[in-house]
Amino acid sequence: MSDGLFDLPGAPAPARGGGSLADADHTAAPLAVRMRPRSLDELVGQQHLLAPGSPLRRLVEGDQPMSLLLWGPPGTGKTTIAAVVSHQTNRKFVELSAVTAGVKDVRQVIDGARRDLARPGGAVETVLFIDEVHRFTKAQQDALLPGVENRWVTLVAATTENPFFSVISPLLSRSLLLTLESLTDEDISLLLDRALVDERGLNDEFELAADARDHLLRMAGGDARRALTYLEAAAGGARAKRDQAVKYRQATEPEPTESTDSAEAEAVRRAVIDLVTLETAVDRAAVRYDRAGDQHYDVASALIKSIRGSDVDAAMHYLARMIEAGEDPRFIARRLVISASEDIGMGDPAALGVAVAAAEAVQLIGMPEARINLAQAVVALALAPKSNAVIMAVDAAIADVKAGKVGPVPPHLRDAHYAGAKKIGHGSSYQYSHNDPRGIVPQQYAPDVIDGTDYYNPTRRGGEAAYADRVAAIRKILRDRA
Ligand SMILES: Nc1ncnc2c1ncn2[C@@H]1O[C@H](COP(=O)(O)OP(=O)(O)OP(=O)(O)O)[C@@H](O)[C@H]1O
Repeated sequence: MSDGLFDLPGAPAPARGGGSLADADHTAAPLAVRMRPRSLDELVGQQHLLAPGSPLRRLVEGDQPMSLLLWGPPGTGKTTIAAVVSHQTNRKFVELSAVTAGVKDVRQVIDGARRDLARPGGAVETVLFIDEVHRFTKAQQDALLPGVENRWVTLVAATTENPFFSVISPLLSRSLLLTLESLTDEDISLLLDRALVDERGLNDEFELAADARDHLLRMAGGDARRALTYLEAAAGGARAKRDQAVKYRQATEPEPTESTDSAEAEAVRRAVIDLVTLETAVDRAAVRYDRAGDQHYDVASALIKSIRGSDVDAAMHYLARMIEAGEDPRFIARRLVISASEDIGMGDPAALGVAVAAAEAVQLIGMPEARINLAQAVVALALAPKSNAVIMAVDAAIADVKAGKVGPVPPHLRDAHYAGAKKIGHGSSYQYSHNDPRGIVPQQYAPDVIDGTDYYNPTRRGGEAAYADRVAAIRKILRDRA
């Protein structure tokens, strides 16, 4: 590993302990960082990426330099893979977080990497790791392209969001996309065992009770960093409890007997992490996580559920939490746009316009001002009449299509614009709606197999009541085909 890690002037500090394997040597580093795998063989799960001869192996073995795009849930090994690539190929590791870095930082790293390639003493190659690349704007992502195209850096970009929506296509097409999967309970359990005994970790000083382990696995939800952070917090709690107990015993029994002595020696050697200790410690650790934004899916879900529940105050609270946690405002806006159709829909069709406008305002204005646009959308959505009739309609129709209910398009609706179409009956008996004074003619539009099926079942809430009356009247005319 080179000495020059993070030595760029003004380079932003690595987030959450950073991806450098050198960090892992500090005993003060968090447990998750100390336990970071040093080679691909220490990686658990992700077996689909690790077969001999796989692109990732070839990259690490150094014979296939290429940029990587790693897509997967938090705490599944994206930073770890970047660090292993740099470590095993003796490349310098530079990390930028897309949350705090800008175009200037990207250019600075790329310029530094070019200089390093031309070092008189021998070229030093650079792995540039960009965490949360989806939070870069298009312009910021563009700034990465020259470095990638000219191979001045090996870019490893990580994202928790679908890169087909969040990463610019020139970057997508120039990188190898690897998808990481959530870790299973068995994977996480293995990592816990390793961390409990390993010298880099808890060095066999703790015992994890079975019920505490089960609870830990449930709370980790496939995120290794979360599991190890909670384990570390619980170990701290168990150590404090044990020390207190020893002190108390020493104070009340100044002359230890042989049996208390050996029991104490064992207790001192290995403190037990039980369920109560874990739960107390995790309450505190969870608050820290929240601030770091790692609970963002839970809080985002609570925001949407509060909007659905029309609790405008709770919704405002969760919005504030997301903003304070440094959540990407575009992520918040996208959630609001979905909610506008999923939960309000035809209850107030204008809600979709409000949400899309807020999303555009976020792009135009940026934070902190865009918080006001987001807040307006949250209020409008929370107070709007609620209907899920739209999502129910489309999902029911998709379920039928998937079940094979498709059937041919009725001949009178088929394309009549090409030569010979009329001859085979296409469009011949088609009736033009505008010729009817009602603007609607009794005519079949759906294929036979679903003709007469009501997919859209309006509620009578808010503006949808008028649509409910209208759809009933329309269906009556359409189906009166005597
Ligand atoms: N597949 C894995 N095998 C072994 N340890 C892992 C794995 N994934 C994560 N870890 C452990 O969890 C810690 C955090 O993982 P890492 O930083 O690689 O996650 P990440 O996918 O980059 O997460 P994020 O998206 O939150 O940045 C690592 O330091 C390591 O201790």
